[in-house]
Amino acid sequence: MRISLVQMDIAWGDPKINRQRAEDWIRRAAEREQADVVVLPEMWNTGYALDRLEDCADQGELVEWMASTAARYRVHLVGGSIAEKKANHFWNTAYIFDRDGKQVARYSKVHLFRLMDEEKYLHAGDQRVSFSLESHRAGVMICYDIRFPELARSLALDGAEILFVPAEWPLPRLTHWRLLNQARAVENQLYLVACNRVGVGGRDVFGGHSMVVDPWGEILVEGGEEEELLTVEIDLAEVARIRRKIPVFEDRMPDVYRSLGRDRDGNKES
Ligand SMILES: NC(=O)CCC(=O)C(=O)O
Repeated sequence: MRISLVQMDIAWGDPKINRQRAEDWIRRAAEREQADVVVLPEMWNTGYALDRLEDCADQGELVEWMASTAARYRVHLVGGSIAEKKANHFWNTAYIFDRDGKQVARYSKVHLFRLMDEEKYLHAGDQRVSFSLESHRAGVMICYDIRFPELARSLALDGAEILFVPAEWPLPRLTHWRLLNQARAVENQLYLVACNRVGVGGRDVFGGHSMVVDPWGEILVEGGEEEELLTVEIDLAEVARIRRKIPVFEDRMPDVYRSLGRDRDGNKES
């Protein structure tokens, strides 16, 4: 499976420009890189122009555009996430389409990131989402979600062999970004495909370093801090091989973990 990550810059609150940029990258990924799967970053339509969402959040048009673009270029499109307005609220939502342009998943970010004011403007999702990708199971998380090992683990327990992570992760926390992506891949023995943006948005400089990590924790490809398209071929048979070698999923002790949050005498900690 060939995967292309679109490590793009994002124009502040300007979905029209961003859509044109995204289309150029998707075309390149499909035609030049022969990608099977193309991945965009988080909130790629607007960036973090949260105080302008009333004017620029998507109301369905971009979802249709992503569907037709996936079909036109015959790629699976992990359409990063977009800022959208639905049911009178704003959401940070990932959409995924197959090669026919059929929507196969929709995931609204569960963990909102206070340091970038998300909780002031956005509604949080309350469900994890996995989907099928060419006879494999995949999951999706958005940026800050990677700090929550429980979410990645529950997706792995749902059968995910590959996790997609669209992001807008700032440069000052690059060390966390690299560590967390590798940790989620190693502990769950799956491929982690993390697509970050670059450039400046509001007060933040975004770090790039998009990457694909294999189930052994090796970084197969990693971007720099400029715009670029990263393409890599992955072999999903590796997941089963690594899981046979170190059978983490067979060795789990869920009964022990359930008692977390209790003190030594078994009383619930406040
Ligand atoms: N867009 C985000 O969720 C950013 C998360 C982040 O920067 C972090 O440190 O976590």
